[in-house]
Amino acid sequence: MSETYQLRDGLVVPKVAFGTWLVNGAQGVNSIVSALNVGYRLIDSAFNYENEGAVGAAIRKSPVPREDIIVSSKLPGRHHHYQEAIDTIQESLYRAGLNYYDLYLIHWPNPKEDNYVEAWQALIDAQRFGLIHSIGVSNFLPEHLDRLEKETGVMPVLNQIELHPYFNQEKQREYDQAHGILDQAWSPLGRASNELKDPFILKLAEKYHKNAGQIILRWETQLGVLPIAKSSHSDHQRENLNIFDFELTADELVGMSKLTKADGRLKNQDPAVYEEF
Ligand SMILES: NC(=O)C1=CN([C@@H]2O[C@H](COP(=O)(O)OP(=O)(O)OC[C@H]3O[C@@H](n4cnc5c(N)ncnc54)[C@H](OP(=O)(O)O)[C@@H]3O)[C@@H](O)[C@H]2O)C=CC1
Ligand SMILES: O=C(O)C(=O)[C@@H](O)[C@H](O)C(=O)CO
Repeated sequence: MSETYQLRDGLVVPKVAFGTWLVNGAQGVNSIVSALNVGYRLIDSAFNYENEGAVGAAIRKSPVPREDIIVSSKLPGRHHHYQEAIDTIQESLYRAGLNYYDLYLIHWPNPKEDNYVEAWQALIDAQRFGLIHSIGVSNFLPEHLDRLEKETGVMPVLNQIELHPYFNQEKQREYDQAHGILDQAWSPLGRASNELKDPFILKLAEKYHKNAGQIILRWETQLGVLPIAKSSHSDHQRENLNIFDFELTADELVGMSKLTKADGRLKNQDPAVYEEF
């Protein structure tokens, strides 16, 4: 493993993870095997990605030992009721052919449904049963996290949130860091949109002899965030790990932070109102 973070519960995770949204079937297995071969040791998945089976198949196909890989998945919004959540975690394991997940997250809080505290209790118990080692959430705002703490006494160790240069999540990061919660960045490359062509980022890329994606991922790790980068191509997969031989200056970090926009979300998925099942 290259550079790592340590979660509040002791789990050691790499500073860059591999994303698998839309990574499915045999092609998906090949992409994940390639990612493991080039050095990724944290694979992000979700029940809703319909690829936990592909993740399990890739792990069995790769020469990397299972215990060296952090395997992560997520509970969908339609299964937040306690027993359904437990059944779903078990189904996630059956699909992957694994005995345990290293990390398991609630995918979205779905506040209008308001069953996420029940789902969280299921994750706490599944951890006690040994089905999952570390428990976290995704897309949780401070108000949702406060309720978890108040009603269960247990705070997540990790929060996976939308984060990229045009949406830097300064306030959420402040809250999470103050509560010992590690932020993972989803769509850390802005899904290869305009952010890879931003003139300020391209200027830094030229200075450091890196590409725009590498500048973005380095900025995220210097913020103390763990980006989950997805790529189907082994050259991009390699580039996205090769970010630890340079460091952005304090002024450059400030410049990166100034790129954020009020409407910077990719698809307007505000967890205060957006729900996903
Ligand atoms: N919790 C949640 O609600 C969410 C979680 N996620 C997770 O986050 C992961 C990452 O987010 P995702 O939306 O996939 O987007 P990313 O920001 O990771 O961008 C992926 C895109 O970037 C391209 N790309 C990757 N590396 C490079 C590179 N070095 N140079 C140029 N282009 C590159 C990829 O193309 P190519 O394949 O050609 O390299 C792909 O089109 C997901 O896969 C998923 O695991 C995502 C959304 C929501
Ligand atoms: O990919 C995920 O994990 C999601 O939660 C999706 O909602 C993703 O954000 C998306 O944009 C689907 O259209």
